[in-house]
Parts: sequence; structure tokens; C-alpha cells
Amino acid sequence: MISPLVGVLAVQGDVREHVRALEEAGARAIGVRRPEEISQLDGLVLPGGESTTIDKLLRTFDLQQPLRERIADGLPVYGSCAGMILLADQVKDGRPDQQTLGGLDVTVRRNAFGRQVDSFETDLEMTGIEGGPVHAVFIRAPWVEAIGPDVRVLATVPDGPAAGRVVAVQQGALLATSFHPEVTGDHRIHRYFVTQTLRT
Ligand SMILES: NC(=O)CC[C@H](N)C(=O)O
Repeated sequence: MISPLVGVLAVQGDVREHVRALEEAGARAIGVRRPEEISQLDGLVLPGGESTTIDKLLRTFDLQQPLRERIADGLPVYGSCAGMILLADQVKDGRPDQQTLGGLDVTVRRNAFGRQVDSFETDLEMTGIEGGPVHAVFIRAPWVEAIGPDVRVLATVPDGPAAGRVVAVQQGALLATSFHPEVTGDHRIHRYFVTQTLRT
């Protein structure tokens, strides 16, 4: 079986960690920063970083339109943190001129966990991920505030001040987490995503 080719958007953010995690999950992984690199992909990861910066660079590098087209065509995409914001149709607390790629029928709130708990870690159960809880690392993370009818909630914060907040969702080929599995050495979410790229 030929392993799928999964791109990691490489304009800003923690690209290398995702490339490594995807390779360990059985994919061929490449950094993507040019429009002509998009058509060959079987899947794409939008990494964490700063969504306003990534948005600007997507437009500068003429990547926004081709990416929107491939997302509309059903390209499997996994967005983590800033990547979740980029996939969301609606953003609260974004910059006034902030745009997204969209496709995921959700409203996310940027930097939602507030200043006191900018960054935190917790263990959570995630639908579709077997073998026990996932260690979730949140870094100035968004959460999901509203979801459309076709969106499945895969994980919520189990306890603490943000208990019940939605932090992992899926809609068809689009997967998004508020947290960063690429920094934990646990590649089950990347494996889950790579499996999704084989289905389409
Ligand atoms: N770790 C992250 O990706 C942080 C996301 C960042 N706060 C943003 O709004 O884009």
C-alpha cells in the first residue's frame, strides 16, 4: 500500500513537529508553501501558530483560494489550535480584518481560555481515539462555541473552570483540535487523521 502524501502548511507555526508525527503515523509528509504544491496532496495539516499571521501569509502567498477550493472538494484537513481557527467558518475575538479558510461549520473563540489559564494541560477522552485518554496541551487555545448540524463533538474539557468546553470536532473530512498532540509524542490523533485520508 502506498502511504498518503500529507502536507503541513509551512508559512508559520510548529511545522516540523507535525511532519515528524505524520511520518510516525505512516504518512509521507511535506511542508507546503506554494500554490502548485497543493494539488498533489492526499491530506493537509494546518499547524498551531498565530492565526492572524498565517491568514495574512496565506493571502500573500496566493494560497487562500487554492486551499479553499481543495477543502470544498473534500480534501481531508486537520487543524490544530491556530489551524482550528483557520478551518472555522466564524471566529469570535479575531482581528477585525481576520479571514479564515473555512469549511468547518463552527464558531470558535480565539484565545478563549483567558489570561490566567493561557496555557494548561489535561487528559481527556476523545471519540475515535482508542487506548485511553489523550494528553492535551493547550497554548493560547481557541474553543468551539457553536456547531452546525453536521459537526460531531469528539472531546470536551473534563474538569476545571472550562469544564464542558468543546475542544475537538469533526465534520466529514475536516478534523480540528484546540490542543497540540504533535508536542506530546502520542501520535494517535495523527494516525486517526492519516486513516481518514485513506478513505477519500
Ligand atoms: N498555539 C496556537 O496555535 C495559538 C493560537 C493563537 N492564539 C491564534 O489566535 O492564532
